[in-house]
Amino acid sequence: MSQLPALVDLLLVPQQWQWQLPNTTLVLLVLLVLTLGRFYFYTKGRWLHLPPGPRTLPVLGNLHQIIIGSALPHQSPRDLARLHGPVMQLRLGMVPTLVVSSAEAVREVLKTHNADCCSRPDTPGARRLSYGHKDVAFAPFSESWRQMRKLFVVELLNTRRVQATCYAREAEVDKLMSRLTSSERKPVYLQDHIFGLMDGIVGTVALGSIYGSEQFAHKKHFHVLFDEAMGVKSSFSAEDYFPNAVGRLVDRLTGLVSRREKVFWELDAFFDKIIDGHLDPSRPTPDNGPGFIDVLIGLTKEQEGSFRWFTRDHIKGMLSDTFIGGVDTNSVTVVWTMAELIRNPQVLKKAQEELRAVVGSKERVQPDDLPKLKYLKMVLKETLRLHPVAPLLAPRESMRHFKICRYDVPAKTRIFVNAWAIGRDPAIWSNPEEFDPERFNGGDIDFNGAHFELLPFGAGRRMCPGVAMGVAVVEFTLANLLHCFEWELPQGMMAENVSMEEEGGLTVNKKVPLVLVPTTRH
Ligand code: HEM
Repeated sequence: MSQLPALVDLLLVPQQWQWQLPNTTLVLLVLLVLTLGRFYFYTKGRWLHLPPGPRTLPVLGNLHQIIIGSALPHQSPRDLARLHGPVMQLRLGMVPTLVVSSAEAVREVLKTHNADCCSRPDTPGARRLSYGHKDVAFAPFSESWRQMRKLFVVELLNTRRVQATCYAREAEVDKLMSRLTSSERKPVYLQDHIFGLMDGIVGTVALGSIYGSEQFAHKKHFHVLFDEAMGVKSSFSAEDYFPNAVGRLVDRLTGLVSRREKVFWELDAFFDKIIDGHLDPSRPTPDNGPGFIDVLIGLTKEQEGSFRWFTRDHIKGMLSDTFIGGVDTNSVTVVWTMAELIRNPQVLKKAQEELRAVVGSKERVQPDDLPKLKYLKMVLKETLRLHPVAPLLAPRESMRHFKICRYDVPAKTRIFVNAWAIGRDPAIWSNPEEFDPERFNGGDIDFNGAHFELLPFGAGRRMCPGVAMGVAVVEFTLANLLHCFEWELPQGMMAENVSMEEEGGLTVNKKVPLVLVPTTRH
C-alpha cells in the first residue's frame, strides 16, 4: 500500500505537468511581454530601442501625469524629464508621444530630422475648426499645405508686406493711446485693451480697413465667438487621445462636440458675411489696396494655375489661422512683458531711457525707430525665453521612423518640444528664473529658429511664419506704451506680489489679470 501514493504520483505527474505547461508558459510569456512591452508596444513587428519614460497606467498611459494632472502640460514633462532624461517616451491614452527638452535633442528633431517631423496630428477639434485641414497651422504635411504656407508668407507675413501694413499698427495704436489717456490715473485691465488692439491690427490687415472702423457691426459678436473658439480648442478632448468610438462618445457626453459644432457654425456664418461683403461689386475700393482676403478671393476664381483647388473653405481656414495665430499670441506676449517690467523697475527705467534717447520728444514712436531700440529687443527676447506663448510649440507628428540620440522614434509618434523647459534650463542659462535682459547683450542668440536654446516661434519647416509680423506688432505696441505713459501698480500693491502664475493649455496666459495705472509722460 505504501507504494500507492508513489504510483498515483507517477500516474498524475505527467497529467499535471501537461496541464501546468501551457499555464506556466503563458505566465512566462505575459511576464516577458510586460517586461518588453514598453519596447515593443506599437512597433509593428520591429524590435525598437525606445527612449526612457515614466511607468504607464493601464488605459490612461501617462495621461494623468500630463494632461489631466494639476500641473500645466509643459510643467509636469519638465519635472519628469529631470528623472528620465531630455528625450522621453510617454503614452497619452493610446497615443505614443515623445517629449524633447534639451537644446541638443531639439536640434536633432527640428534640424537633422526636420523632414521627418513636419506633419501635425489629425485631431477632431483642429480638423473641424480648420475646415478639414484646409489651412496652414493644423494641416498634416502635404503639397497643398506647402502652397498655402507660401501664400501666407508672400501675401501677408513677409517683411515687405509687414512694412507695407504699418498703417494698421499706427492707426490702432493711436486709438489705444487715446483710450489709455482718457483712463489716466485709473486702474486699467491691460489684457482687455491689448487684446482689442491686436484684434484691430490683425483684422485690418487680413480683412481690410472696414474691420478697423467702429461701424463694423459684427466685430463685438466676433470677439465673443473667437474667445469661445479658443476655449473649445484648449478644452480636453478624449478623442485626441482615444481616437475611437469611446473617445467620440466621451466627447459627446461632456458636451464638447456640441460646443465645437455651435462655435464652428457661428464662425462660418461670420466668415461668409465677410467674404460676401468683399464680393459685393458696389463695395468701394479699399483705402490701402487689396487686403489679404481680396488676394484669397482672387485665387478661388482661378481656373488655371497651381491654385485651381483653392475653395471658399480654404479662405475660411486661412482667415481662422490668421486670427488664432496672430491675436492671442501677440497680446499675451505684450502682457507678460509689462508684468515683468513692473516687477523689475530698473529694467523698465532703462527701457524708457532708451526710448527717450531714440524717440526724443516726438508724441509717438514711429515704425522706423524700432531697429534702434536694441534694449527693447533684449527685453522681448527675455520675455519670450521665460514666457513662450506656446510652451510646447504646436504638436508635430513623425512621418516615418527615425532615430534621435540612439533612440527609435516610430512613424506616427506625437512630438512635443518643451521650449519653456529649455528657456529655463540651468545648463544653458545662469539664474534662469531671473528676468535679466542683459544676458542677451552682445550675444547673437535670436528667436529666428537657428538657436535651439530660444524657440518661442519654433524652428524648421513648421516654424511660425508670423515672426516678422508678431515682432513688429509687439515691439511697436510696447515701445508706445512705454514712451507715452509711466506705469504703476494700483495703490497698496507691491511689485513682488504681482502674480506670474500661468494658465491655459497649449497656449499659456497670465492667470491673474494685470491691472496697472497709466500716467501720461508728455
Ligand atoms: C508673438 C507672436 C507669435 C508667437 C510667439 C507665435 C508662436 C508660434 C509657434 C510656437 C508656432 C508653432 C511652430 C512649430 O511648430 O515649430 C506657430 C505657428 C504658426 N503661427 Fe505663430 N506666433 C506668433 C505670431 C503669429 C502671427 C502674427 C501669425 C499670423 C498672422 C502666426 C501664424 C502662425 C501659423 C499660420 C502657424 C502654423 C505654421 C505651420 O504649421 O506651418 N503666428 N506660431
